[in-house]
Amino acid sequence: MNSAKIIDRTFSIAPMLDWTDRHYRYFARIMSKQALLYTEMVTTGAILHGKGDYLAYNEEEHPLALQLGGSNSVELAKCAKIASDRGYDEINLNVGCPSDRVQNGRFGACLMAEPELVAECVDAMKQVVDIPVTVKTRIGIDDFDSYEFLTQFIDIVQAKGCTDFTIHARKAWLNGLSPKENREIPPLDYERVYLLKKDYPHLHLSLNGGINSIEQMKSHLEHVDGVMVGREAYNNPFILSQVDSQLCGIDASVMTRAEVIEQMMPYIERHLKQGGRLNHITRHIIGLFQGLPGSRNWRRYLSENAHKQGAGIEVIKTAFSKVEL
Ligand SMILES: Cc1cc2nc3c(=O)[nH]c(=O)nc-3n(C[C@H](O)[C@H](O)[C@H](O)COP(=O)(O)O)c2cc1C
Repeated sequence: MNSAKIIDRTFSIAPMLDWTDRHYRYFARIMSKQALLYTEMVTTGAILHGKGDYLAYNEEEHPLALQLGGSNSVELAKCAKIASDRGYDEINLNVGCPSDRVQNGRFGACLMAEPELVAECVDAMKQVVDIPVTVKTRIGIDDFDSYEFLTQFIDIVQAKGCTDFTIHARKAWLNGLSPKENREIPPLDYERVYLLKKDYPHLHLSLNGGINSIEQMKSHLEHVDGVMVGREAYNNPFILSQVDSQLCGIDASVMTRAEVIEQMMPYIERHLKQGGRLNHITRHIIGLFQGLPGSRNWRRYLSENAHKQGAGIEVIKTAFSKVEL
């Protein structure tokens, strides 16, 4: 079921292809009850014509937003309805991904140049669901990187009732840079997102890009409504254990890493019993001890053993015993 309570949008974990799958999301949820979790981008084609179930998730993951990739309003509306019926709490449209594959399908960041089409898509989805329909975008694309270009995009899309935007505070170069380079090379311009919030105080704006500490999150939250964190939440996941108390004002005690592992165990056992491989989960928890002296032993033991045929829960126990806390 869609969560009845209002979603806390102070902190979210970014959609990341191949990274924020349901195993990672389950793991993240153990450390933060408040974080809004995003799926990896799922294309309308995969949902409507694919063979697998691309919308499967664990109930514990709520609040959970589905990120859709597409630009056909009829197909997007169909997918939004399916997702809402499956209990997702939000639908997010990807207007930020610069990969070639995505551009060929005419969706992702290249849609920034077609704000009317984005507005039509948002409108079509909003017509068929009661949950929020939101947009994740960038501050610009290619040579269209003026503040006016960004505000024109926002104006046209908000006119169709979109009130929540996440802005990755760097533009995308659609030709010449790989998706990875497009997350690193174009410079971050936080001031532009702050200005957007000043000019559009009625919108809920989340800032994304390059955030890697709780202190930075707090500082951004003085200017915008929310922060979305991607790579740091994945590579150094234990940072999530501070989110509820430090950012969301929840009086929660911070759990230990040992407790996180303990809470993951029944989930991993269930996964193995259902025929799943251990490394499908361990790949996501490998950063848990990031920054601690024992981190290398943990990583190494998991990488060398979790992929082996028949690897079971004891691999995690042994890896943990090798960590010096
Ligand atoms: C491995 C990986 C996959 C990503 N996949 C998506 C995606 O599916 N949809 C999307 O909107 N952004 C995607 N992104 C971009 C992130 O959502 C985010 O905007 C970007 O990493 C900047 O945030 P960060 O500096 O906190 O990582 C991806 C990023 C990474 C590292």
